[in-house]
Amino acid sequence: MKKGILLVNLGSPDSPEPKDVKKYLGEFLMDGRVIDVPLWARTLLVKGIILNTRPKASAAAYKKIWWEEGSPLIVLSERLQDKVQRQTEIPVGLAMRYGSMSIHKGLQELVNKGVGEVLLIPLYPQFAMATTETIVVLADEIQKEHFPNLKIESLPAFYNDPEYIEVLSQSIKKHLNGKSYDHLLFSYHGVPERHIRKSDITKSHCKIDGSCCITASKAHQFCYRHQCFEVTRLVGENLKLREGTFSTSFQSRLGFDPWLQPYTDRTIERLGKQGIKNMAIVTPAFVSDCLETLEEIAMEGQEIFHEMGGKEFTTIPCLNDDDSWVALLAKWIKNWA
Ligand SMILES: C=CC1=C(C)c2cc3[nH]c(cc4nc(cc5[nH]c(cc1n2)c(C)c5CCC(=O)O)C(CCC(=O)O)=C4C)c(C)c3C=C
Ligand SMILES: [Fe+2]
Ligand SMILES: [Fe+2]
Repeated sequence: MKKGILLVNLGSPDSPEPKDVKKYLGEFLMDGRVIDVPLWARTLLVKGIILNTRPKASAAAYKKIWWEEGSPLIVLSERLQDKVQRQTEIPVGLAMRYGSMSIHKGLQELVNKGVGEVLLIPLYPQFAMATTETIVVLADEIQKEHFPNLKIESLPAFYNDPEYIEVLSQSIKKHLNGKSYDHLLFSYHGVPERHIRKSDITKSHCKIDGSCCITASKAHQFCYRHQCFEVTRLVGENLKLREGTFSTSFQSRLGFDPWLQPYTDRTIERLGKQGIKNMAIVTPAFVSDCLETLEEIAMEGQEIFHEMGGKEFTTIPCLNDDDSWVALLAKWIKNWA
C-alpha cells in the first residue's frame, strides 16, 4: 500500500485583518479540547465575549509579525514540508488544525496521489489535549466519514527522544553563538491546570503540587507539564547547563482560571528585578515561530525585561526548517515506512 506523511501544525488566520482573525479564533476557541467547558458555556464565552473583544487586539499583534509571504507559522511550516519532501520519495503533505489548510484537504491530496496509509505527524514535541489530541481525534473522525479505506497512524509526542533533544540543544547552542548569558528561560505555551488533570490516565497522579511531575508515573505519557519540565531537564543535561542558570515558565494564558505556573511574563519581570542583565529565551513547545514567539516573547517579553532594568534579551528561534531537524524528521519517516 502506498504510504504518505501529513505534517500538522496549529494554523493561522488567512490575513491579519480583524475579520479573518475573528473567523480563525472562532474555529480555534470553539474546539472543546481548547476551551473545555460545556458547549453552551463555550458558545457564550467565545461568541458572546471573546470574539467581540479580542480580534481587534489580536489582529494588531498579527500585523506586527506578518511577513510579505504570509503568516510566519504557515510559511515556516511550508519551508519545513518542502525540505522534508526533498529527503524522501514518500509524499509529504501539510495541514493545519484550524484555518484554510484543513486536515480534510491534506488527507484528500494524499489520497489523490494514491496514498492508502498515512503517518500523521502533529508538530508538537509535547502531548496536550489542546494540540496533539485534537489533531488525532479530528483526523480519525475525518477518516471514518470520508476515507474509510485509509489507514492512519500518528507519531506520539517526541519530547524525550534523545535525537530530538540533541537537535534542540545544538540549535540553542548555535543561536547563542558563544554569547554569554546570566539566565536561559525555557518558555512553553501554557494550558489551564484543569487540562493536566483531565489528561491524567491514572485519574489520581497529577496534583500540580511541584512533585508529581518528577515522580515516575504512567500518567506522564500524557502529562504536558511533566513533558515540558523534562525537555528543560534533558537539554540542561545535554548542554551541561549550571544549576540555577536556567528555568521553566509558561506563557500565553487566557482568562481567569489558573494556568500552569510560573508565568513567563512574571518570570521575566522577576529576573529583571533580581538584577539579571543578560537573558536568553527559548520556546520549545513551538516547532515554528509564530505570534506567540515573535510578538509575545521577542517584542513584549523584551520590553518587560528592559523596563525592569535588563539589558540584553536574546530570543532563540524555533527549530523551523533547521537542517538537523529536517534530517531527524526524514529519519523517523524512513523508520516508519
Ligand atoms: C484558550 C485556550 C488556549 C489553549 C489551551 C492553548 C494551547 C496551546 N496553544 C499552542 C500553540 C499556539 N497558540 C497560538 C495562539 C493562540 N492560542 C490561544 C489560546 C489557547 N492556546 C489563542 C487565543 C491564540 C491566538 C492568538 C491571540 O489572540 O493571542 C499560536 C500562534 C498561532 C499563529 O498564528 O501564529 C500557537 C502556535 C500550544 C502549543 C498549546 C498547548 C500546549
Ligand atoms: Fe495557543
Ligand atoms: Fe505530572
